[in-house]
Parts: sequence; structure tokens; C-alpha cells
Amino acid sequence: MAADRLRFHEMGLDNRLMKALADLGWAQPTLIQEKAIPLALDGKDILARARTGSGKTAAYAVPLIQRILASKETVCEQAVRALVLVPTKELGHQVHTMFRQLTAYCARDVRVADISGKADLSAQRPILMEKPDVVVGTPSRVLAHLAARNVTLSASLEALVIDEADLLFSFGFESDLKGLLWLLRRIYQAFLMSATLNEDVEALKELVLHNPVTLKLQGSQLPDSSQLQQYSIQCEEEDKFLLVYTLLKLGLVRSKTLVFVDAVDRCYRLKLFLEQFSIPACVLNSELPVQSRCHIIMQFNQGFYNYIIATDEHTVADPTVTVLQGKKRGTASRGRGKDEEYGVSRGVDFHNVSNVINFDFPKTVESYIHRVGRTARAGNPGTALTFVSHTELDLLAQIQDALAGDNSESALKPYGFKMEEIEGFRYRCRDAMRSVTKQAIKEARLKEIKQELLNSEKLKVKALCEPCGQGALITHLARKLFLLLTFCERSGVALGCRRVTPDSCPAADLL
Ligand SMILES: Nc1ncnc2c1ncn2[C@@H]1O[C@H](COP(=O)(O)OP(=O)(O)OP(=O)(O)O)[C@@H](O)[C@H]1O
Repeated sequence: MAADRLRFHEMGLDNRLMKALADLGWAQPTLIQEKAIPLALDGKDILARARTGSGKTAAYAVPLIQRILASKETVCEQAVRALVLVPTKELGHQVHTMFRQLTAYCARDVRVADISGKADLSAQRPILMEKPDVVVGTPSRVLAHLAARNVTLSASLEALVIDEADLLFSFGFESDLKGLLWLLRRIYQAFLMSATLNEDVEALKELVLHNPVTLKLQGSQLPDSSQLQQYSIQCEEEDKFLLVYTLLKLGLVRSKTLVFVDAVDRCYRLKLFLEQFSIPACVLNSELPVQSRCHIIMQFNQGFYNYIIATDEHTVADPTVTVLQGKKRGTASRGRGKDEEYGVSRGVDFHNVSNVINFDFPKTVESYIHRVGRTARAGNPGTALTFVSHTELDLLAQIQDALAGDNSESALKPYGFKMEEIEGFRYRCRDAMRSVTKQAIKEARLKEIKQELLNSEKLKVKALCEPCGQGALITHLARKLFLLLTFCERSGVALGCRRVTPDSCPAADLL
């Protein structure tokens, strides 16, 4: 890093923040932090476009914490001073964790609450009544709390952050966000953080910022080829399983890997397929409760699993974002039991991911960037492999165009082996595929939901079980959707699974 780069200790930060930064092991600010923190400390509104994984969260969190610490020296009254809006619950959880880490030495002075989770409004009310200094939430959640008078913001709010601003509208938050902004007082410092600057960000800029400083860092939206290697492999649907097996088995793809598929069924199909070869993987999809999703991400980050198979359903089920080729905006409803505020390709900080595999081709350029941005983060190296069928070659060209910028070189290079070279493995894969029946997928899907519910202590509510008069676990699975899992406490064995509201049970098609 160049010697003339500004360092954290030259920014005039509170000692408690400095200690937390030291604990995180951050020797230097990233480029966006170096530029944004001094401007934010000066009170400027900021529009920051920096590529995914460049440390945008701390770029606003550090000055916010510093500002709150400074104001607490003179004003003792407790109030919500900063609001951070995020598009997904996973991101809410992650932003909250980052704030917790940065406030490790001043947690009493800077209280942070994440209300993006699925708990009832009434359960979150006491948290908001304590007036945490920083509230993190999705626009719809915050609006609902304002409507329920669980929190007031207009008098006390000093700062507003819109994180992953390019995604908020595409997650269907446009009207909530506008409603929310209308309710807020217009005098606050505002931050728009985004990996891309699209029309939605421009629209938000008009709505939210006052004479902002615009920071457009790095021309390219993904790290260059010295940090991130991007490859495409041409293969048809029937060969994808063979290909992924070969890549893993031959060690061509090593270490932590994130595999993106486009539907829940496919993530279980691939998981079961890999299990045939003793390759364990965990799954992540919108059907799992949010606590379970955060738990899985945490376990992956802690090294419990090497492979995650994640769905990137948002752009598929609800294409309100610019879709490649068609460029249409529409509103398809999402599947029953799915969480509209699910989004693991967006902004989630999976740690030390060495590889991203696009098993199913991403449907938008943004989706490609956000998926691939899960690797090569914070200066680490990474590889992205994208499977492309002959029908997707035009889409690939569109992604190449979008990533090329001024550069004449293609961002994605063809991967250096041919399908013919792995023919020898085909018979093994065929056998494994045969055992992954529809029924097996259904069962795995249900088992996973059950297991994750049981793992998640917070979801358990003790109640009397009618059939056996012993213990029962009543679990809130998703908004308006309930699953009653009945257990005999003595044996600890699941006795059955019953729907409470037959029409709305997310597992209805599995039962
Ligand atoms: N100054 C720093 N030094 C080292 N690591 C850092 C620094 N700042 C942030 N990081 C780490 O970099 C990673 C990416 O940070 P962050 O999630 O804030 O990126 P981002 O720009 O918001 O990415 P995305 O757009 O994908 O959400 C995190 O693991 C974070 O802990």
C-alpha cells in the first residue's frame, strides 16, 4: 500500500474505535474508507460507488460511531440517531455484526439494534422503546414500526444510510422507501452506498442526498484479473452435474466454494448428488427461516462447511430488475413459503470464499456481479466459474460487454478443459443422478427445514402437545406460515408434522 495513503490513526477517531479496528486486524483503511470517512466526519452527504467487497460497511459505520460518540460527550439524552436501511435480512444481520465489532469498546455508548429479522413487531417493540442509537432494518420493517408508533425518528435522526442502494428498489421497496423518506425530517446526513450506479440509485440520490460528494472508486465493478480470475465453461444442462463433480473431485476447485443455482429444488438435487460421492455441502435458500440462514452463513464462515449451494432466486422469481436481453420490469409473485427479503448473493460477507461457481447462469449483469463479488473480497484472491449453455451465449456476451468498460480484453476467459476429457466419469455420475429422485429431493427439503428449525433455539416455543401430552415445538416458519412439529420429549424422536394453516404452509407441497 502506498506510503501516502491516509491511515486510521490519522483520521482523529476515538480511542475506543481505534482499539476495535486493531482487534479486527485492519492495518489500513480500504480505498473507499480512506476517501469516505474524512468526508463523512466533515458532515458531507455521500454517494459512494465502490465495488463489492471493498469495505463499504465500515466506510459509513466508522464515521457514524465516531459522530455518536462525539455527540454523547455533550448530549446525554438517549435517541435513535442513525438509521441504516438494507435490502435483505442477511445483510441486516451482517451490518449489525459489523457495528457490534466496531463498538466492542463503547457498546454502552453506542447501542445498535437490528430489526430486519422476522420477529413480530410486538417482540421488537421493547428493543425500539430503549431508543438504540443505531437502527438497522429493511424499509418495510422500519415503516411498520413507525406506523405502530414503536419508534419515532423525525425529531432525533441525524444520519440515514441506504446500503446496497442499487438493490433496494429491485427488492420491491420503492414505495416503502418513499413513504419512509416522506415521514423523516429532511435534515440529516445521508449516505448512499452501492456497488453499481443504476437508474434506481440516481432516483434515490435526488430523493435523499443534499449536495453530495460522489465517490466513484475503481472503474471496474469487480477486482481485476490479478485478484479475481473469471472463467466460463460451455456445457449443457445434462453435463453440469458431471462437470461440478469433476471439478471438486479432481481438486480443480479447492477450498471454500459458493455454488449458485436458480431454484430451491436444484439446490437439494445438487446437494444429494454430491453426497453420493461423500462431498458434504450445505444449502441456503429462501425457504429456510432467516435465523437458520444466518446460522448457516456463520457456520460456513467458521469453517464448518467447505461448500454452500445457494439459490439466487430473487432475479428469477421476481424479475423487477433489469433482465438480460428482455430488459423488462415485471412483478411475478414469489413462491409460497419463500422469503421476499432473502438475498445471499447481495452484500453478504461470506468469509474467505476462494471460488464462486455459477452452476445456473445468472439472469442479470447485476446478479453476476453480486454473485461473483462473494469472492476476492478485501484484497483476497478468488476464482469465478460460470457454466454456460449454448442458449446462454448471448447473455454471456452481454455480461462481457458490461464488464469490459474501456478494456478490450474479455473479463471471462474460457476455462482450459474440454468436456470430452471428463467422459470417463460420466457413468458414475449417471448412477448418482438416478438415486436423486424427486421423492428424495422432497424428503431432503423437508428434513432440512425441520433440522434447521430444531437447530435454531430462538425459534422454539414450549407448549403442550395434544397427541402425547408432552412436549411440542411450535415454530414460526415464515410470515403467516406455520408448521407444527410435534415431538415426543421422552424419545426425542419426531412423531409427525402437521400443518396449522393448510393453505399457507410452506411445506404443503412436501407433506
Ligand atoms: N480496512 C479493512 N481492512 C481489512 N479488511 C477489511 C477492511 N474493511 C473491511 N474489511 C473486510 O472486508 C470485507 C468486505 O467488507 P464489506 O462487507 O463492508 O464490503 P462491501 O463493499 O459492503 O461489499 P458488498 O457490496 O458485497 O456488500 C469484510 O470481511 C470486512 O471485514
